[in-house]
Amino acid sequence: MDQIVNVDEFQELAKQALPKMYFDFYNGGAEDQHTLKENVEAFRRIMFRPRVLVDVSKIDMSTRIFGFPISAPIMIAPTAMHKLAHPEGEIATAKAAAACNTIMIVSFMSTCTIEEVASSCNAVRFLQIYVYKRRDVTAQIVKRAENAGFKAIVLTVDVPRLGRREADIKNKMISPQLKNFEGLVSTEVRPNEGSGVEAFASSTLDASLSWKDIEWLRSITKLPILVKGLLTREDALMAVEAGVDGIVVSNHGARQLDYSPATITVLEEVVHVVRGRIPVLLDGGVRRGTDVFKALALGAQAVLIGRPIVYGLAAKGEDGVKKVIEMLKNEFEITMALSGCPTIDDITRNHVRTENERLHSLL
Ligand SMILES: Cc1cc2nc3c(=O)[nH]c(=O)nc-3n(C[C@H](O)[C@H](O)[C@H](O)COP(=O)(O)O)c2cc1C
Ligand SMILES: CCCCCCC(=O)C(=O)O
Repeated sequence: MDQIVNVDEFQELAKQALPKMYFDFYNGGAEDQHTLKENVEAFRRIMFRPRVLVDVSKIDMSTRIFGFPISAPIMIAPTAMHKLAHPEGEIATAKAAAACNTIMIVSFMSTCTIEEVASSCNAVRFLQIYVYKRRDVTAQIVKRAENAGFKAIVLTVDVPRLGRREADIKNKMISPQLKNFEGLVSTEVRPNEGSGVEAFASSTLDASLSWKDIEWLRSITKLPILVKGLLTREDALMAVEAGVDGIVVSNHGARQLDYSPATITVLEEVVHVVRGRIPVLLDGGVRRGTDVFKALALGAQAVLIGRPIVYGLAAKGEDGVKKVIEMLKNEFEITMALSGCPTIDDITRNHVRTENERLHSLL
Protein backbone atom coordinates (compact mmCIF):
# COMPACT_ATOMS: atom_id res chain seq x y z
CA MET A 1 0.00 0.00 0.00
CA ASP A 2 3.05 2.28 0.35
CA GLN A 3 2.90 2.75 -3.42
CA ILE A 4 -0.49 4.47 -3.19
CA VAL A 5 -0.04 8.22 -2.88
CA ASN A 6 -3.52 9.68 -3.38
CA VAL A 7 -7.12 8.55 -3.01
CA ASP A 8 -7.80 8.56 -6.76
CA GLU A 9 -5.38 5.67 -7.14
CA PHE A 10 -7.80 3.46 -5.22
CA GLN A 11 -10.34 3.76 -8.04
CA GLU A 12 -8.26 1.65 -10.43
CA LEU A 13 -7.45 -0.87 -7.68
CA ALA A 14 -11.15 -1.20 -6.93
CA LYS A 15 -11.87 -1.71 -10.61
CA GLN A 16 -9.38 -4.58 -10.69
CA ALA A 17 -10.78 -6.11 -7.49
CA LEU A 18 -14.51 -6.02 -8.29
CA PRO A 19 -16.88 -7.69 -10.74
CA LYS A 20 -17.82 -5.16 -13.43
CA MET A 21 -21.45 -4.94 -12.24
CA TYR A 22 -20.42 -3.87 -8.74
CA PHE A 23 -17.64 -1.51 -9.80
CA ASP A 24 -20.02 0.20 -12.21
CA PHE A 25 -22.63 0.52 -9.44
CA TYR A 26 -20.16 2.25 -7.11
CA ASN A 27 -18.50 4.33 -9.78
CA GLY A 28 -21.44 5.53 -11.82
CA GLY A 29 -23.46 8.72 -11.87
CA ALA A 30 -26.74 9.62 -13.53
CA GLU A 31 -27.23 9.86 -17.31
CA ASP A 32 -24.46 11.95 -19.01
CA GLN A 33 -22.51 12.01 -15.74
CA HIS A 34 -21.96 15.73 -16.24
CA THR A 35 -22.46 16.51 -12.54
CA LEU A 36 -20.16 13.61 -11.66
CA LYS A 37 -17.28 15.36 -13.45
CA GLU A 38 -18.34 18.79 -12.22
CA ASN A 39 -18.31 17.75 -8.56
CA VAL A 40 -14.56 17.22 -8.90
CA GLU A 41 -13.78 19.93 -11.46
CA ALA A 42 -15.51 22.70 -9.48
CA PHE A 43 -13.10 22.17 -6.60
CA ARG A 44 -10.22 22.59 -9.05
CA ARG A 45 -11.45 26.03 -10.07
CA ILE A 46 -11.10 27.35 -6.52
CA MET A 47 -7.69 28.78 -5.73
CA PHE A 48 -6.02 29.62 -2.45
CA ARG A 49 -5.09 32.93 -0.85
CA PRO A 50 -2.43 31.51 1.47
CA ARG A 51 -1.06 33.56 4.37
CA VAL A 52 2.58 33.41 5.41
CA LEU A 53 4.68 33.99 8.50
CA VAL A 54 2.11 32.43 10.74
CA ASP A 55 3.38 29.96 13.36
CA VAL A 56 2.32 26.60 11.90
CA SER A 57 4.75 24.46 13.88
CA LYS A 58 1.71 22.72 15.38
CA ILE A 59 -1.39 21.94 13.34
CA ASP A 60 -4.61 20.91 15.09
CA MET A 61 -7.15 19.42 12.67
CA SER A 62 -9.53 18.25 15.37
CA THR A 63 -13.10 19.49 15.54
CA ARG A 64 -16.52 18.60 16.97
CA ILE A 65 -19.62 17.55 15.09
CA PHE A 66 -22.82 17.58 17.18
CA GLY A 67 -20.55 17.60 20.20
CA PHE A 68 -18.59 14.50 19.12
CA PRO A 69 -14.84 15.10 18.91
CA ILE A 70 -13.28 13.90 15.65
CA SER A 71 -9.67 13.97 14.53
CA ALA A 72 -10.37 16.01 11.38
CA PRO A 73 -13.48 17.38 9.61
CA ILE A 74 -13.60 14.34 7.34
CA MET A 75 -16.44 11.86 7.83
CA ILE A 76 -17.69 8.75 6.03
CA ALA A 77 -20.71 9.31 3.76
CA PRO A 78 -23.49 6.71 3.69
CA THR A 79 -22.96 4.35 0.77
CA ALA A 80 -25.02 1.25 0.14
CA MET A 81 -24.08 -2.41 0.33
CA HIS A 82 -20.44 -2.58 1.43
CA LYS A 83 -20.39 -6.37 1.27
CA LEU A 84 -20.47 -6.08 -2.51
CA ALA A 85 -17.09 -4.38 -2.14
CA HIS A 86 -15.58 -6.58 0.60
CA PRO A 87 -16.75 -9.64 2.58
CA GLU A 88 -16.53 -7.76 5.91
CA GLY A 89 -18.73 -4.98 4.56
CA GLU A 90 -19.75 -2.11 6.83
CA ILE A 91 -17.97 -3.71 9.82
CA ALA A 92 -14.60 -3.13 8.14
CA THR A 93 -15.59 0.46 7.34
CA ALA A 94 -16.76 1.13 10.88
CA LYS A 95 -13.53 -0.26 12.34
CA ALA A 96 -11.57 2.06 10.07
CA ALA A 97 -13.73 4.99 11.21
CA ALA A 98 -13.01 4.09 14.84
CA ALA A 99 -9.26 3.76 14.17
CA CYS A 100 -9.20 7.15 12.45
CA ASN A 101 -11.38 8.70 15.12
CA THR A 102 -14.10 9.87 12.80
CA ILE A 103 -17.85 9.44 12.31
CA MET A 104 -19.40 6.88 9.97
CA ILE A 105 -22.85 7.45 8.51
CA VAL A 106 -24.20 3.95 7.95
CA SER A 107 -26.48 3.55 4.92
CA PHE A 108 -30.08 2.42 5.29
CA MET A 109 -29.09 -0.03 2.55
CA SER A 110 -26.22 -1.57 4.53
CA THR A 111 -25.37 -5.24 4.07
CA CYS A 112 -24.35 -5.75 7.74
CA THR A 113 -27.13 -5.14 10.24
CA ILE A 114 -27.30 -2.07 12.43
CA GLU A 115 -26.59 -4.28 15.46
CA GLU A 116 -23.60 -5.99 13.81
CA VAL A 117 -22.02 -2.65 12.98
CA ALA A 118 -22.75 -1.30 16.48
CA SER A 119 -21.17 -4.24 18.29
CA SER A 120 -18.08 -4.40 16.05
CA CYS A 121 -16.29 -1.32 17.42
CA ASN A 122 -16.77 1.98 19.20
CA ALA A 123 -17.02 4.26 16.16
CA VAL A 124 -19.49 7.10 16.50
CA ARG A 125 -22.26 6.17 14.05
CA PHE A 126 -25.11 8.10 12.48
CA LEU A 127 -27.81 6.24 10.54
CA GLN A 128 -28.91 7.42 7.10
CA ILE A 129 -32.52 6.61 6.30
CA TYR A 130 -34.90 6.46 3.39
CA VAL A 131 -38.62 6.76 4.07
CA TYR A 132 -40.51 3.81 2.66
CA LYS A 133 -44.16 3.75 1.66
CA ARG A 134 -44.36 1.36 4.57
CA ARG A 135 -43.49 3.91 7.23
CA ASP A 136 -43.52 1.18 9.88
CA VAL A 137 -40.38 -0.33 8.29
CA THR A 138 -38.46 2.96 8.48
CA ALA A 139 -39.75 3.55 12.01
CA GLN A 140 -38.57 0.10 13.16
CA ILE A 141 -35.09 0.65 11.72
CA VAL A 142 -34.83 4.06 13.39
CA LYS A 143 -35.83 2.52 16.73
CA ARG A 144 -33.24 -0.25 16.33
CA ALA A 145 -30.56 2.34 15.56
CA GLU A 146 -31.49 4.29 18.67
CA ASN A 147 -31.30 1.13 20.77
CA ALA A 148 -27.94 0.25 19.22
CA GLY A 149 -26.43 3.60 20.23
CA PHE A 150 -26.46 5.46 16.93
CA LYS A 151 -26.13 9.18 17.58
CA ALA A 152 -28.09 10.89 14.78
CA ILE A 153 -30.46 10.24 11.91
CA VAL A 154 -29.59 11.49 8.43
CA LEU A 155 -32.69 11.73 6.27
CA THR A 156 -31.83 11.56 2.58
CA VAL A 157 -34.22 13.83 0.71
CA ASP A 158 -32.98 13.68 -2.88
CA VAL A 159 -34.32 10.26 -3.82
CA PRO A 160 -38.09 10.43 -4.35
CA ARG A 161 -37.17 8.21 -7.29
CA LEU A 162 -33.82 6.67 -8.13
CA GLY A 163 -31.73 8.57 -10.73
CA ARG A 164 -31.08 6.91 -14.07
CA ARG A 165 -27.71 5.22 -13.75
CA GLU A 166 -27.19 3.84 -17.20
CA ALA A 167 -24.45 1.38 -16.29
CA ASP A 168 -26.78 -0.27 -13.76
CA ILE A 169 -29.53 -0.45 -16.35
CA LYS A 170 -27.19 -2.11 -18.88
CA ASN A 171 -25.73 -4.48 -16.28
CA LYS A 172 -29.18 -5.35 -14.84
CA MET A 173 -27.71 -4.56 -11.44
CA ILE A 174 -28.95 -7.00 -8.81
CA SER A 175 -30.36 -5.67 -5.57
CA PRO A 176 -29.38 -8.26 -2.92
CA GLN A 177 -31.37 -9.25 0.17
CA LEU A 178 -30.37 -6.91 3.00
CA LYS A 179 -30.26 -8.43 6.50
CA ASN A 180 -31.65 -5.30 8.15
CA PHE A 181 -34.94 -5.88 6.39
CA GLU A 182 -35.29 -9.63 6.98
CA GLY A 183 -38.87 -10.34 7.98
CA LEU A 184 -39.88 -6.82 6.95
CA VAL A 185 -39.40 -6.40 3.20
CA SER A 186 -37.76 -8.49 0.51
CA THR A 187 -34.98 -6.43 -1.03
CA GLU A 188 -33.75 -9.01 -3.50
CA VAL A 189 -34.56 -8.06 -7.09
CA ARG A 190 -33.11 -9.85 -10.13
CA PRO A 191 -34.61 -7.88 -12.95
CA ASN A 192 -35.42 -9.21 -16.40
CA GLU A 193 -34.60 -5.81 -17.68
CA GLY A 194 -33.09 -2.64 -16.24
CA SER A 195 -31.60 -2.04 -12.81
CA GLY A 196 -32.69 -4.16 -9.86
CA VAL A 197 -31.79 -1.33 -7.49
CA GLU A 198 -34.10 0.98 -9.43
CA ALA A 199 -36.86 -1.63 -9.40
CA PHE A 200 -36.47 -2.05 -5.64
CA ALA A 201 -36.40 1.72 -5.09
CA SER A 202 -39.54 2.37 -7.09
CA SER A 203 -41.45 -0.32 -5.22
CA THR A 204 -40.43 0.89 -1.76
CA LEU A 205 -39.62 4.61 -1.64
CA ASP A 206 -42.31 7.05 -0.56
CA ALA A 207 -42.24 9.71 -3.27
CA SER A 208 -44.88 11.71 -1.39
CA LEU A 209 -42.36 12.61 1.35
CA SER A 210 -42.48 16.35 2.09
CA TRP A 211 -41.37 18.92 4.67
CA LYS A 212 -44.31 18.14 6.94
CA ASP A 213 -42.86 14.65 7.43
CA ILE A 214 -39.97 16.05 9.44
CA GLU A 215 -42.57 16.30 12.19
CA TRP A 216 -43.38 12.61 11.74
CA LEU A 217 -39.68 11.76 12.00
CA ARG A 218 -39.41 13.89 15.14
CA SER A 219 -42.33 11.96 16.61
CA ILE A 220 -40.49 8.63 16.26
CA THR A 221 -36.98 9.61 17.41
CA LYS A 222 -35.23 11.75 19.97
CA LEU A 223 -31.99 11.72 17.98
CA PRO A 224 -30.77 14.80 16.12
CA ILE A 225 -32.04 14.87 12.53
CA LEU A 226 -29.95 15.99 9.56
CA VAL A 227 -31.32 16.34 6.04
CA LYS A 228 -29.01 15.24 3.25
CA GLY A 229 -29.46 16.29 -0.35
CA LEU A 230 -30.18 20.03 -0.40
CA LEU A 231 -28.72 22.31 -3.07
CA THR A 232 -30.60 25.62 -2.75
CA ARG A 233 -31.04 28.50 -0.30
CA GLU A 234 -34.81 27.99 -0.50
CA ASP A 235 -34.59 24.42 0.75
CA ALA A 236 -31.97 25.34 3.34
CA LEU A 237 -34.43 27.86 4.80
CA MET A 238 -37.20 25.26 4.74
CA ALA A 239 -34.91 22.89 6.62
CA VAL A 240 -34.14 25.46 9.31
CA GLU A 241 -37.83 26.32 9.60
CA ALA A 242 -38.71 22.63 9.88
CA GLY A 243 -36.40 22.49 12.89
CA VAL A 244 -33.80 20.04 11.64
CA ASP A 245 -30.47 19.86 13.43
CA GLY A 246 -28.15 19.88 10.44
CA ILE A 247 -27.87 19.96 6.66
CA VAL A 248 -25.74 18.01 4.23
CA VAL A 249 -25.30 19.89 0.96
CA SER A 250 -25.23 16.98 -1.48
CA ASN A 251 -26.26 15.90 -4.95
CA HIS A 252 -25.98 12.24 -3.95
CA GLY A 253 -22.58 11.90 -5.58
CA ALA A 254 -24.18 12.94 -8.90
CA ARG A 255 -26.29 9.79 -8.97
CA GLN A 256 -29.67 11.50 -8.99
CA LEU A 257 -30.40 14.59 -11.13
CA ASP A 258 -27.71 15.08 -13.74
CA TYR A 259 -26.93 18.78 -14.38
CA SER A 260 -27.50 19.54 -10.71
CA PRO A 261 -24.79 21.97 -9.67
CA ALA A 262 -21.52 20.79 -8.22
CA THR A 263 -22.02 20.89 -4.47
CA ILE A 264 -19.07 23.18 -3.72
CA THR A 265 -20.57 25.84 -6.03
CA VAL A 266 -23.78 26.11 -3.97
CA LEU A 267 -22.36 25.68 -0.49
CA GLU A 268 -22.05 29.40 0.15
CA GLU A 269 -25.65 30.22 -0.72
CA VAL A 270 -26.80 27.62 1.80
CA VAL A 271 -24.35 28.76 4.49
CA HIS A 272 -25.43 32.35 3.91
CA VAL A 273 -29.11 31.74 4.69
CA VAL A 274 -28.47 29.26 7.50
CA ARG A 275 -26.50 31.98 9.35
CA GLY A 276 -24.81 29.55 11.72
CA ARG A 277 -28.06 28.32 13.24
CA ILE A 278 -27.28 24.67 12.44
CA PRO A 279 -24.20 22.86 11.11
CA VAL A 280 -23.80 22.59 7.34
CA LEU A 281 -21.84 19.63 5.98
CA LEU A 282 -20.97 18.92 2.34
CA ASP A 283 -20.23 15.94 0.14
CA GLY A 284 -19.56 15.27 -3.52
CA GLY A 285 -16.21 15.16 -5.30
CA VAL A 286 -13.98 15.58 -2.25
CA ARG A 287 -10.77 13.85 -3.34
CA ARG A 288 -7.99 15.94 -1.80
CA GLY A 289 -7.12 17.56 1.50
CA THR A 290 -7.17 20.84 -0.44
CA ASP A 291 -10.87 20.14 -1.22
CA VAL A 292 -11.57 19.69 2.49
CA PHE A 293 -9.93 23.04 3.20
CA LYS A 294 -11.91 24.76 0.41
CA ALA A 295 -15.20 23.41 1.75
CA LEU A 296 -14.39 24.65 5.25
CA ALA A 297 -13.32 28.06 3.95
CA LEU A 298 -16.70 28.35 2.22
CA GLY A 299 -18.54 27.53 5.43
CA ALA A 300 -18.90 23.75 5.84
CA GLN A 301 -18.25 22.27 9.27
CA ALA A 302 -17.04 19.01 7.77
CA VAL A 303 -17.10 16.97 4.57
CA LEU A 304 -18.29 13.45 3.85
CA ILE A 305 -16.40 11.06 1.59
CA GLY A 306 -18.32 8.58 -0.57
CA ARG A 307 -16.68 6.67 -3.42
CA PRO A 308 -13.03 6.82 -2.22
CA ILE A 309 -14.07 4.99 0.96
CA VAL A 310 -15.75 2.23 -1.03
CA TYR A 311 -12.76 1.98 -3.37
CA GLY A 312 -10.40 1.69 -0.39
CA LEU A 313 -12.66 -1.00 1.06
CA ALA A 314 -12.81 -2.93 -2.22
CA ALA A 315 -9.05 -2.77 -2.74
CA LYS A 316 -7.75 -3.43 0.77
CA GLY A 317 -10.62 -3.86 3.25
CA GLU A 318 -10.40 -2.03 6.59
CA ASP A 319 -6.77 -1.02 5.91
CA GLY A 320 -7.79 0.49 2.59
CA VAL A 321 -10.46 2.64 4.23
CA LYS A 322 -7.98 3.73 6.89
CA LYS A 323 -5.45 4.62 4.22
CA VAL A 324 -8.01 6.75 2.34
CA ILE A 325 -8.87 8.71 5.49
CA GLU A 326 -5.24 9.06 6.55
CA MET A 327 -4.17 10.31 3.12
CA LEU A 328 -6.92 12.95 3.11
CA LYS A 329 -5.97 13.96 6.65
CA ASN A 330 -2.28 14.27 5.74
CA GLU A 331 -3.11 16.38 2.71
CA PHE A 332 -5.46 18.53 4.76
CA GLU A 333 -2.81 19.05 7.42
CA ILE A 334 -0.21 20.29 4.96
CA THR A 335 -2.82 22.51 3.29
CA MET A 336 -3.54 24.10 6.67
CA ALA A 337 0.18 24.64 7.27
CA LEU A 338 0.85 26.13 3.83
CA SER A 339 -2.20 28.40 4.11
CA GLY A 340 -1.18 29.74 7.50
CA CYS A 341 -3.96 28.08 9.51
CA PRO A 342 -2.83 26.22 12.64
CA THR A 343 -6.39 25.36 13.72
CA ILE A 344 -9.76 24.78 12.06
CA ASP A 345 -11.00 28.11 13.46
CA ASP A 346 -8.22 29.90 11.58
CA ILE A 347 -9.65 28.83 8.20
CA THR A 348 -11.64 31.75 6.79
CA ARG A 349 -13.47 32.81 3.66
CA ASN A 350 -10.45 34.97 2.79
CA HIS A 351 -8.25 31.91 2.33
CA VAL A 352 -9.87 30.99 -1.00
CA ARG A 353 -10.81 32.67 -4.26
CA THR A 354 -13.74 31.19 -6.15
CA GLU A 355 -14.20 31.12 -9.91
CA ASN A 356 -16.95 33.77 -9.58
CA GLU A 357 -14.59 36.09 -7.77
CA ARG A 358 -11.92 35.55 -10.42
CA LEU A 359 -14.38 36.36 -13.22
CA HIS A 360 -15.65 39.38 -11.34
CA SER A 361 -12.15 40.73 -10.96
CA LEU A 362 -11.78 40.68 -14.76
CA LEU A 363 -14.76 43.00 -15.32
C1 LIG B 1 -22.16 3.51 -4.44
C2 LIG B 1 -22.88 4.61 -3.73
C3 LIG B 1 -23.92 4.29 -2.89
C4 LIG B 1 -24.58 5.30 -2.20
N1 LIG B 1 -25.54 4.96 -1.32
C5 LIG B 1 -26.15 5.93 -0.62
C6 LIG B 1 -27.11 5.59 0.34
O1 LIG B 1 -27.41 4.44 0.58
N2 LIG B 1 -27.70 6.60 1.00
C7 LIG B 1 -27.40 7.93 0.77
O2 LIG B 1 -27.98 8.82 1.38
N3 LIG B 1 -26.46 8.26 -0.13
C8 LIG B 1 -25.83 7.30 -0.81
N4 LIG B 1 -24.86 7.65 -1.70
C9 LIG B 1 -24.44 9.06 -1.82
C10 LIG B 1 -23.31 9.37 -0.82
O3 LIG B 1 -23.80 9.40 0.49
C11 LIG B 1 -22.65 10.71 -1.08
O4 LIG B 1 -23.63 11.70 -1.17
C12 LIG B 1 -21.78 10.74 -2.33
O5 LIG B 1 -21.19 9.50 -2.57
C13 LIG B 1 -20.70 11.79 -2.19
O6 LIG B 1 -19.99 11.94 -3.36
P1 LIG B 1 -18.57 11.25 -3.65
O7 LIG B 1 -18.85 9.81 -3.95
O8 LIG B 1 -18.10 12.01 -4.84
O9 LIG B 1 -17.71 11.43 -2.44
C14 LIG B 1 -24.21 6.65 -2.40
C15 LIG B 1 -23.15 6.96 -3.27
C16 LIG B 1 -22.48 5.96 -3.91
C17 LIG B 1 -21.34 6.33 -4.81
C1 LIG C 1 -34.28 2.12 -1.73
C2 LIG C 1 -33.33 3.02 -2.38
C3 LIG C 1 -32.15 2.36 -3.02
C4 LIG C 1 -31.03 3.31 -3.03
C5 LIG C 1 -29.72 2.66 -3.38
C6 LIG C 1 -28.58 3.24 -2.65
C7 LIG C 1 -28.25 4.61 -3.04
O1 LIG C 1 -28.62 5.57 -2.43
C8 LIG C 1 -27.43 4.83 -4.19
O2 LIG C 1 -27.14 5.99 -4.52
O3 LIG C 1 -27.05 3.86 -4.85
